[in-house]
Amino acid sequence: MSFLSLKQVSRFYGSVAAVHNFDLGVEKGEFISLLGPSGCGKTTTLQMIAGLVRPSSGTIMMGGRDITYMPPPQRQLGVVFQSYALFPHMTVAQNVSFGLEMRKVAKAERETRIKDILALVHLSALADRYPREMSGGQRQRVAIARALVINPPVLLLDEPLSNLDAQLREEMQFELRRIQQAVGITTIMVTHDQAEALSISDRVVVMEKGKITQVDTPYELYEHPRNDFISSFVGKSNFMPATAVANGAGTTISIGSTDITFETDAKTASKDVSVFIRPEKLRLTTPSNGQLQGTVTTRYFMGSQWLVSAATPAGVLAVAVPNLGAPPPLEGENVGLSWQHGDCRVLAAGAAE
Ligand SMILES: Nc1ncnc2c1ncn2[C@@H]1O[C@H](COP(=O)(O)OP(=O)(O)OP(=O)(O)O)[C@@H](O)[C@H]1O
Repeated sequence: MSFLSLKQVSRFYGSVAAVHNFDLGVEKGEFISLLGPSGCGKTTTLQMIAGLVRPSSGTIMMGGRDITYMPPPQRQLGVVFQSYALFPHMTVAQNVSFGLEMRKVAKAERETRIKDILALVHLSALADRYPREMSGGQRQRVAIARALVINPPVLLLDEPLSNLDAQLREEMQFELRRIQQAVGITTIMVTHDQAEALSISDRVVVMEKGKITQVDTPYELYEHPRNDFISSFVGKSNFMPATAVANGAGTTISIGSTDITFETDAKTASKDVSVFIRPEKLRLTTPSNGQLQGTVTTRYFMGSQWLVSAATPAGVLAVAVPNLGAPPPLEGENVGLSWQHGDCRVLAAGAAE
């Protein structure tokens, strides 16, 4: 049995289901991200785990106990919000100490735990500073230290990095993962940033309109998205309209109005499909017959790679070209586009495979 499990958990506001029949088992020490567009029910799910919102139905279990309606203080969870919510009139050490004092932890033990946790988040030198004297990243570290110092069974993070600028945000993602792994704490993070979810989670829960659409490792989610919503939400992707015709062992795919066909062993019940392929899996070549061809429309230099768009009979396709020396063809030039058939996914448009 999982350490934390949600079974058929729903939350209705009037007739609107903010979360509907949510089923998830989280193992001890796992880092799970809840990912999805605004309004998909991520925060409501987190708040039900925290005890701040009552489920309309379903069960939440933690460590073998039913906590569905347990008041938040009894759950003893660590929670970090995007606003940090530090006490402005208290120093870093006092902010971190607060939860221990509330729990009547003896002074000597308090001091040891504060020292250890500040060392873990690399803030030992700033123990006597006030929040206003610190950067956003440092304040976020204090919020994490304050949540962890009580040794909670689960850490809940609600968009913890969204107030940080892009570079600091990326740095803090890896810091968060380092700290989580050092403590080995079961963690659930809400985010709408797919890059953040992919880079630091063990598994990602993708949500859409209150429901789970896929739960997978970051790699599986990126490589094998179950439908076109997920493939376009997680990373960049190209879709080519196509038709699928069963041919015994496999399927023949014909791309749009082109004469490009290929065989795949993917099974699909649908005749009208989308061929989905990531930009980094497409190659630009010298055009040749029997190949999809197009004209370069834009070319952006991104540092580690070029992002090239090519107008083809199957639509405008994005191609990521690694910056390995020679720049890609110029705007207006004709190109061929090639790919390994194994890198394509054949999806019934708008539906799970
Ligand atoms: N207290 C409430 N009363 C009525 N409707 C609510 C309430 N809280 C949330 N909702 C609705 O429930 C749905 C899910 O909201 P929720 O905040 O969980 O989404 P979210 O995925 O966290 O979105 P965001 O990324 O914008 O924070 C939304 O349609 C929202 O309007």
